[in-house]
Amino acid sequence: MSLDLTAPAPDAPDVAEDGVWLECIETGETYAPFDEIRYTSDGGHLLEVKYADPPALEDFEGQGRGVWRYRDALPFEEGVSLPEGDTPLHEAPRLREDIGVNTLRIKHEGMNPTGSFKDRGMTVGVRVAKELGVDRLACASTGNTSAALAAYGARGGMQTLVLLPSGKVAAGKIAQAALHDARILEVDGNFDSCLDIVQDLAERGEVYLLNSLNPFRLEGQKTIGLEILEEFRDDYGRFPDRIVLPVGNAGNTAALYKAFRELVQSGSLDPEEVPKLTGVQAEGAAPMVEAVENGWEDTERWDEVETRATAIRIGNPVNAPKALPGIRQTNGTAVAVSDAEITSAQRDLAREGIGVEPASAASVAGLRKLRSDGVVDADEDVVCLTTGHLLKDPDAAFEAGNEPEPVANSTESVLDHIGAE
Ligand SMILES: Cc1ncc(COP(=O)(O)O)c(C=O)c1O
Ligand SMILES: N[C@@H](CCOP(=O)(O)O)C(=O)O
Repeated sequence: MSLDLTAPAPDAPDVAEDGVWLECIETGETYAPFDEIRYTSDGGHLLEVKYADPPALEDFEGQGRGVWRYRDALPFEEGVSLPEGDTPLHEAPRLREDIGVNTLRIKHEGMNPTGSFKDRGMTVGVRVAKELGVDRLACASTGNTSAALAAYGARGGMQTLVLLPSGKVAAGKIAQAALHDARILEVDGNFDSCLDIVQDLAERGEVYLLNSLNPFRLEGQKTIGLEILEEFRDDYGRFPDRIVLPVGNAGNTAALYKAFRELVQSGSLDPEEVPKLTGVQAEGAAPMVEAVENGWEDTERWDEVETRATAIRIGNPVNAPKALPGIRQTNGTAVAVSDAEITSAQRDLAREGIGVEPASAASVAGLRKLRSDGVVDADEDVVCLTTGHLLKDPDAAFEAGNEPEPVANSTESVLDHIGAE
């Protein structure tokens, strides 16, 4: 099957353009990449972008920094860029010691131009939209996708329409979409029903859909995995044993797995060296965890979802059929954490100087839980992905952090207040 970790590089079909084509993950049917607008196969299954000759890790050397360093693994040489990628791989020594693993690095995707990993997908997705000649871009969003779409759409000179679950999107994200000139529709429903509507609009030809159902988005997000492997190998001379990441619509899990499969195809990564993909969800929105625990091939939709980590308040992860094989074939796992555990991990990261929004902290909360349950071993080298910046959700930061203390307007009062001698 095409999603096997050890599947060989495919031969280019007749429909390929410059060695690139779209392929159905279930049936292997192939489609020309840019002849028509297409998000799924004729049978309604997920599509992947395929390359006749995936590059090796060594091929990226000397190619600059950021997402477009990896242009040989992308459908274009350059995109609509702000620019994005090249995010820090922080050390977190106190957390590492406290959780008890050999190595802990934090890949902070909150340091992208709009403050989340979505920028990596949009630089490619908006470039494809230009190729297809569309003018109205749209997405459903728990916030970050809409912020990124609005910014990259503005950069590309295109109209943007975003559908948000009313009352469930953090303030910073709505502010971004508003200022970057998106038309914002607040829907009386959850993220999954917003996505249903955007899919309907896209099928009617009203908008070009730029959620992660769009296979080109995931090409950009694939570069997270490539950056982690390059940076980790440069620092330690080996690859990490495990990558722990928050899971919502499961796009990143699918994208990282695709990055690793392509490196295996190129011969630059041994299947044994592929990091274990380990997904973390909030207890109130954990259909992927349920599917992993039950050995299912797809998730069952959760109609009721709730968590303070609003970015991952998702009950119907559209990329599950791509992401579940990724978790299984890399010997990874998935775990659910409580909102209290997420908040505590957000504080832990902040005390290492790393400011993240709640969903991002789920990765660290999940690692802590899996380590204390003995699923993660003490000798493991682990990278946790933190997906969005602290300022995305100021309310959550206020709740998790210290209370401001009122004090009178004099040095004496301040000295008195802080208990100075
Ligand atoms: C901050 C943040 N973290 C994690 C996720 C989940 O990522 P994915 O949908 O790729 O699983 C999202 C959005 O879905 C997000 O906005
Ligand atoms: N957290 C996401 C949810 C949508 O995910 P997508 O990757 O499918 O666009 C958001 O920020 O909206």
